[in-house]
Amino acid sequence: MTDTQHTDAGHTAAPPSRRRRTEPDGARPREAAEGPLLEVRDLKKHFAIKGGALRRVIGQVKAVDGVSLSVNRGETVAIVGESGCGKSTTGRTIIRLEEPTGGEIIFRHPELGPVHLEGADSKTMDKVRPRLQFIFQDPMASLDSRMTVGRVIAEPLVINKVLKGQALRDRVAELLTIVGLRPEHASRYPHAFSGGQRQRIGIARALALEPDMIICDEPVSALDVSVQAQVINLLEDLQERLGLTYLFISHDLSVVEHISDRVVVMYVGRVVETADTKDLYTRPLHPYTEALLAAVPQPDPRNRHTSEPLRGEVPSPANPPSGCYFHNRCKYAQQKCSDETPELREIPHGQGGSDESAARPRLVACHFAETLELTGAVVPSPEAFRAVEVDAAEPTTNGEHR
Ligand SMILES: Nc1ncnc2c1ncn2[C@@H]1O[C@H](COP(=O)(O)OP(=O)(O)OP(=O)(O)O)[C@@H](O)[C@H]1O
Repeated sequence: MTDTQHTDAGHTAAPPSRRRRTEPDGARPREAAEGPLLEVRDLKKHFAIKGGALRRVIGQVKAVDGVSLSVNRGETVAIVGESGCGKSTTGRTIIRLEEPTGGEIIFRHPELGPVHLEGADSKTMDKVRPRLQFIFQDPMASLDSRMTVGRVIAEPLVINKVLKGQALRDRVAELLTIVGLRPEHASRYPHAFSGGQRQRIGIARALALEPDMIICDEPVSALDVSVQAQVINLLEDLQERLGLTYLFISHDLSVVEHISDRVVVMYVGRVVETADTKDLYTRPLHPYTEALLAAVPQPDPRNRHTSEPLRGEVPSPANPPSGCYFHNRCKYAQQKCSDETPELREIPHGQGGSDESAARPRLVACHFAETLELTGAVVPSPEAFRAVEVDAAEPTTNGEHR
């Protein structure tokens, strides 16, 4: 299958404007010559369920079950879906924090060329990790509270023997400035910072080795709305300045709309829809995407979605329903949906793709994608929530606001 920054300016950030980073044909000139920066083919991560006195394997949690996606250099691809759909496991498996059960992960390393991460030994992974970094949801959990911020940021540079002495201290000061903090913050401890500032520290650490790509796993989910917008602006600014590529994992479709070029929708370990962001939001082709869009909060009642909210819960990937995994929550379901598993297939041009993106395939796994007339969503800009944001502006421990 093919699919595939601004520092703080005050209490409220300007609405992030998504820029188109790809050519109309869907690929940058360099991309056409060398292929995407990251390509994932039929990725699987199954966890064994053990039971009984002998702890025998009695089942499998198919957390990721055949995911394919690609990310071009300089673009942002988002993975969305409810909690438990396999988003984090996909990201963690790509970077080998989890061992893949099957499939291919190809990362185009600047010196090594295309590297198959699924079979890479630890020496190869040591060369890949500086180029392919990870940002976690909870910055505090991923930062050692006993280390000063300077040491937290310097650690990757020390471990990889890149810099020492004054050059190391200078680089840490530079990284702090890049993420909108001050060089003197290096001597403080993470607990002295607000949530948004701690996420900036996590970003500075991820940038230390000058990566090509960052996998961002729910990087703003734990933050207040106003701080979310600031961190998103920072990520976009860094992307522009440093030529970064992001795989952005989020359950929040209002955040994703502002940052991503392309969206991959996951449900119970599988991809159910992939499309350019604008196409996906204006005309979803999968009922699950429509339901996720219906849940986007709307400050203006005139824009409220007419669809019913999503009912029920995400089924367990240890025991998914027959046929289409979404059929028992889908208001359009027919007999075929419980009998047959829909393949992820390309929708011909003109049936769900805007003219601008006509050359980039839209993929959907729904038997009735061509006949359903689904409703998109108007995603409010952060400014629409300005009143809420001002209330939520986040103080630091020393009483400052960022
Ligand atoms: N180590 C593990 N052992 C067994 N099951 C696991 C393990 N890690 C994840 N899972 C299961 O895999 C499924 C996917 O989890 P995952 O965390 O990837 O989903 P997610 O979409 O990222 O949701 P969330 O945002 O809540 O993390 C869930 O059913 C989860 O319980």
